[in-house]
Amino acid sequence: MTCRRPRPDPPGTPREDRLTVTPPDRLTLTHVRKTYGRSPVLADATLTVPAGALVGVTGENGAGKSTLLRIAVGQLAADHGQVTRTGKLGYCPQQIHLDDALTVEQHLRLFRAAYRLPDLTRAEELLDVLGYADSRHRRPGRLSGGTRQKLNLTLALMHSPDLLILDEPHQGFDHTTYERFWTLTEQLRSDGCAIVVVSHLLHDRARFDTVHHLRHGRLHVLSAEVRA
Ligand SMILES: Nc1ncnc2c1ncn2[C@@H]1O[C@H](COP(=O)(O)OP(=O)(O)OP(=O)(O)O)[C@@H](O)[C@H]1O
Repeated sequence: MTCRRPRPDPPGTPREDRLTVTPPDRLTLTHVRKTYGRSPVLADATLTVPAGALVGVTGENGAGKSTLLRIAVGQLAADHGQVTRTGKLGYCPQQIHLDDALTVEQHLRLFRAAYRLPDLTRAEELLDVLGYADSRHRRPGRLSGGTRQKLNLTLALMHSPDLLILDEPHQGFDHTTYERFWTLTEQLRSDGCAIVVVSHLLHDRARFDTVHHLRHGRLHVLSAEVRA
């Protein structure tokens, strides 16, 4: 794992020698606006995600969550505002883009080359953790929706990103896989990865450090009472 949470001062460090460790921001969106044709979607969206933070984004269907994430990863240009990212990016889009000419293993090899990884050690671990190693020689068209989503997630995680952007990443997961997904996410967060997850699930809300509700093109932080 390459991303590490900045280390706090060791116990006993004299006050005058202490360093104040503030995690670096991995993602900032500032006053972002986006309109499709004449339909405004994002009016003034601002979000900061530091290293080691797990941030949730909610909102009704069509509120603009995927648009926000696509702008965050650089897939779509904002009409106005600023986006900054630091570190290696992992992105799991809502729409799964897989090539049916390739098997699961061939997808991993292709992404290994794209990410310039020395080997597939991490990808193999993810295959095991997500419980689909027996599908490695199958093509996406022959996989269940949940297993396709496991591959989608593996491709976003296999290079140990510093910033992870996940658009409804647990769609179609059975309960065991859903719990494994959250264990994996917790491990990544404790290693200092900054993570943004779009989720509609009310029971996910307690898992996040902060939850931002996208409404009328703006992000509103949900209070602890609303999240409980
Ligand atoms: N490429 C596009 N061209 C025109 N309109 C678009 C485009 N992409 C999205 N929209 C519209 O922008 C609005 C926001 O879409 P978006 O997919 O960002 O919402 P969402 O919050 O992710 O929705 P959902 O919860 O259903 O996934 C919707 O009204 C959608 O129809």
